[in-house]
Amino acid sequence: MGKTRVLIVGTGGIGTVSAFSLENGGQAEVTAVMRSNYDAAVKNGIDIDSVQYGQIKAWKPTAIVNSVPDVSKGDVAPFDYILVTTKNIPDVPPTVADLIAPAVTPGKTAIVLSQNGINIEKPLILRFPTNPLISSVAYTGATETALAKIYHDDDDCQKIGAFTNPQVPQEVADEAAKRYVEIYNPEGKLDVLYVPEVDKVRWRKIAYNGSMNPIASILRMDVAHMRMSRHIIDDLIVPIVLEVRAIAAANGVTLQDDLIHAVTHQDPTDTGFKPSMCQDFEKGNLMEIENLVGEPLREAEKANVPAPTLKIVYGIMKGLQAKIKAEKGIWEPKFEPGNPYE
Ligand SMILES: NC(=O)C1=CN([C@@H]2O[C@H](COP(=O)(O)OP(=O)(O)OC[C@H]3O[C@@H](n4cnc5c(N)ncnc54)[C@H](OP(=O)(O)O)[C@@H]3O)[C@@H](O)[C@H]2O)C=CC1
Ligand SMILES: CC(C)(CO)C(=O)C(=O)O
Repeated sequence: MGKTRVLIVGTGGIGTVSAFSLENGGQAEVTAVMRSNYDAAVKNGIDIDSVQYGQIKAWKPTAIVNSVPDVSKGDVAPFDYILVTTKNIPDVPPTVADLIAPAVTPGKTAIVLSQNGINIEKPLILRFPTNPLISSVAYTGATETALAKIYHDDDDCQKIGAFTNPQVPQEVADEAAKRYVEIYNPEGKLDVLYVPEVDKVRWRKIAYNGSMNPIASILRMDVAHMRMSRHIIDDLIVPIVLEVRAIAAANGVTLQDDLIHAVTHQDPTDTGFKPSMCQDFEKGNLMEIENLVGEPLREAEKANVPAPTLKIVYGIMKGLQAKIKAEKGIWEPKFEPGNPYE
């Protein structure tokens, strides 16, 4: 049997650690799509300073490419899996669906979304109705500190299971998710596990990412400092966690009683850890606000669940994102037709 063909789209922090873990397992051959780090990786390879794998120097996956391969042309073999590890920013093109479309073989390629947020699978269900969709909820810590230089500071940890894609039989999707875990973690040494109830895990994680990520970004503060202020935790973080818990309940997902403690005590207090959204904000990058804050809020509104804190935080995040878009020249600050505040 040949190796399983995996295309990784978005080879930054999480994508690089996944590329390395997959190739290290010996059962996958990875084609990594790289963008700003492409030249550096092709010339000098990728350096990974890893808490788990040690100092990896000048590493290269099986193939490095600078655009998503078009499998319809027939000169590239189809991919068994596409792992998406871009930041998910649907408010700025290309969307994930548009980005990966050339490499998706209908009815064959399983698409693994290793991205934060809820409802990230929704646009892909519409676009790829015959492909298994897989949810990877990642707790891995990894950052690209310079081009093709990765700092991997928390062990690779993922909970993986199938999303529901109505036209794909659930057993086919489940099997694709189990097989992905097998090739990723063939010796069972990694904390990368198949979890049938992965939707619950994703909701639980959004309690952290929907609260800590935007509040740290607004305050430009690390989590330890936030925890030193009871106002920040009691008046901002805990209300959002409770709102997310109620929204999850309205979606049929019960989150355990330890949720508040888990969110408020997740990170060590001696490292100055800042959630990924805050790191993006400080770098002047666009932020993943729609699936981390916007979608929980929209689910609240659909289910008539009060979510006043999320609503205020979403408004502030939209304002911050608009400023970043203006700075990048992708949003022209002008009154749209129909704006009543002109
Ligand atoms: N980092 C972490 O520790 C954790 C991250 N996550 C989640 O994992 C996902 C990935 O995060 P992370 O690894 O930090 O992100 P990074 O910003 O480190 O990496 C994203 C990569 O995707 C590339 N990319 C983005 N858009 C495109 C495009 N259109 N075409 C080609 N390449 C593209 C970026 O290229 P370029 O640099 O050129 O923009 C970059 O290399 C996110 O959803 C995040 O929330 C979850 C848990 C922990
Ligand atoms: C907290 C972390 C690193 C996952 O555990 C994360 O999801 C983020 O920073 O967005």
